[in-house]
Amino acid sequence: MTTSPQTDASLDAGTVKLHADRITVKFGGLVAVNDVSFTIPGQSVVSLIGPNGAGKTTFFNVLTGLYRATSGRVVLGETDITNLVPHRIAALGMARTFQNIRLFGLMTAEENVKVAMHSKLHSGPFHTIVRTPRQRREERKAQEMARELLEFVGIGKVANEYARNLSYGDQRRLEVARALALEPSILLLDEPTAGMNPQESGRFTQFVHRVRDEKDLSVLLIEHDMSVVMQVSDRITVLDRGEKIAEGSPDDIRSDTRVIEAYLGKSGRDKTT
Ligand SMILES: Nc1ncnc2c1ncn2[C@@H]1O[C@H](COP(=O)(O)OP(=O)(O)OP(=O)(O)O)[C@@H](O)[C@H]1O
Repeated sequence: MTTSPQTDASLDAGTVKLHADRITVKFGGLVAVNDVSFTIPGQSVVSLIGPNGAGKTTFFNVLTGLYRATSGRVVLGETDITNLVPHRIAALGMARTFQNIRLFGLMTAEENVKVAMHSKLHSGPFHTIVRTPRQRREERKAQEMARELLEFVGIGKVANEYARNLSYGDQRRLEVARALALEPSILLLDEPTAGMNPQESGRFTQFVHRVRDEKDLSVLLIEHDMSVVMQVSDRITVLDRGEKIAEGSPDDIRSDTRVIEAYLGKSGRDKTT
């Protein structure tokens, strides 16, 4: 297992998991995303960065079906998901976490994961009400899987704690466990280190690499912390005022004049190191 970012060569060799083609999003007269194309290769960590208002969240919301693109197309694997609703897209293998943690505070960590698994279970209402052997089997399996996922994200010990009583870092991990319960091929993380201290952010970087490698999936991040972005990413896409201004490895982005000028600014040079 490796926890270091992959090389560009291995990215090129991987299959493309998601392809967004010429996405434009307009809100009235405002062009929030302007003709942006983008791919997510298999088993990779891709970050979307840019200054406030650059269009990152809008683009992210188009990928997950929360917003409709004014024009353009999104293909997940082989399926055109451009006009699908979020839960259909999630079922097809794209799971996400939110900028503001969205857990059920008065459910235990384990219950939070089991709720997410619900869409993967097959028992209908009849089996649930009558509690048939099939339903009991599924419930046992869900419990086992939930435990495994909580162990995987490193919070197995707090499986029976109410979500609202968990530390901030553990709540973030629980959100990831819940997203992984959907067995996604792509995991989207919206500002996952917001509110974390530098130690927690450092551990999070290693954790994201472990998720990529051990769950064999791709991760798309919106992240403001440049040191996290530079360490965690195999590839970075930079948006500015709705347009893609650069794309490449962390080293490419660090030295890209347009990025330095348009996004990082003079003081930003320090932030990328
Ligand atoms: N629902 C909406 N209705 C109208 N305008 C919107 C809407 N969502 C976003 N915008 C506008 O679109 C532009 C892009 O916003 P967006 O939130 O996508 O940027 P961002 O890069 O995610 O910014 P931040 O880093 O501050 O979250 C902004 O000018 C914003 O005001």
